[in-house]
Amino acid sequence: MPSILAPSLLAGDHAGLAASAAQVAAVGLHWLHLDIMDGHFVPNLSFGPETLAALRRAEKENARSHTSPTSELQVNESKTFFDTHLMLSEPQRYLKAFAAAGADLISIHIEPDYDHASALAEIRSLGCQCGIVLNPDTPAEAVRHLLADVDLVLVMTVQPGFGGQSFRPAMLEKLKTLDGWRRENGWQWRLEVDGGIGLSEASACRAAGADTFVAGTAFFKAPDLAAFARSVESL
Ligand SMILES: O=C(CO)[C@@H](O)[C@H](O)COP(=O)(O)O
Repeated sequence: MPSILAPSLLAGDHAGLAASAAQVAAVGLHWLHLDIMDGHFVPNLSFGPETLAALRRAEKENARSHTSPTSELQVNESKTFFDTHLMLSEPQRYLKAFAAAGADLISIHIEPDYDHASALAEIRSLGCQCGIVLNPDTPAEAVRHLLADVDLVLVMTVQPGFGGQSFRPAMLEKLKTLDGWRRENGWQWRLEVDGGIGLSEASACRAAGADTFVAGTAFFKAPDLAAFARSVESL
């Protein structure tokens, strides 16, 4: 599976999120990672469905201003894949809102107590791909029963809530376990990592089975965004 870099908008400019998202698209990246926090499941707040909808509108405007007035096809082709990570205690309450706002993939955490299988099925029924997320202290076994019915598994390589933390190398074993199960069962989901990911961390995670890399700080603070993107996507 080819490597994908999904820059985390959390590390972008919060006074100009659309401009930060445009920087991602401008270097040829197709995925954008959107961290949604509720101040309860994680001790921080970020943004909500209104922000995704506004980003979609800005993206369309941007595409229109760069194409001929009649070329709706090109406008649609320029659509960024919104990789939406819900760090919420009750994600099932917000699935419709995020799907309607333009999410392409919605990932939900295994740790809170709700019906995970129903929530994943609802995400699919809303026309989105679905993902399941594990915190660093959550073992791979906790999501084993859901792995036949997901499009992505996200392994948090830091405690969620804040950007700029250090990668936890102990997560490499969890990646190997999940990748082993994926191979044994012929599953096709992507294996994503998030937290403290720079080029060397992405490379170590790739060797352990990951194929999708969320990078906030390392992407937005890179001296050359395009070079960083190329390096990660050629792993
Ligand atoms: O989900 C989260 C934080 O909760 C992440 O997506 C971070 O935003 C990644 O930021 P860096 O560690 O790359 O700075």
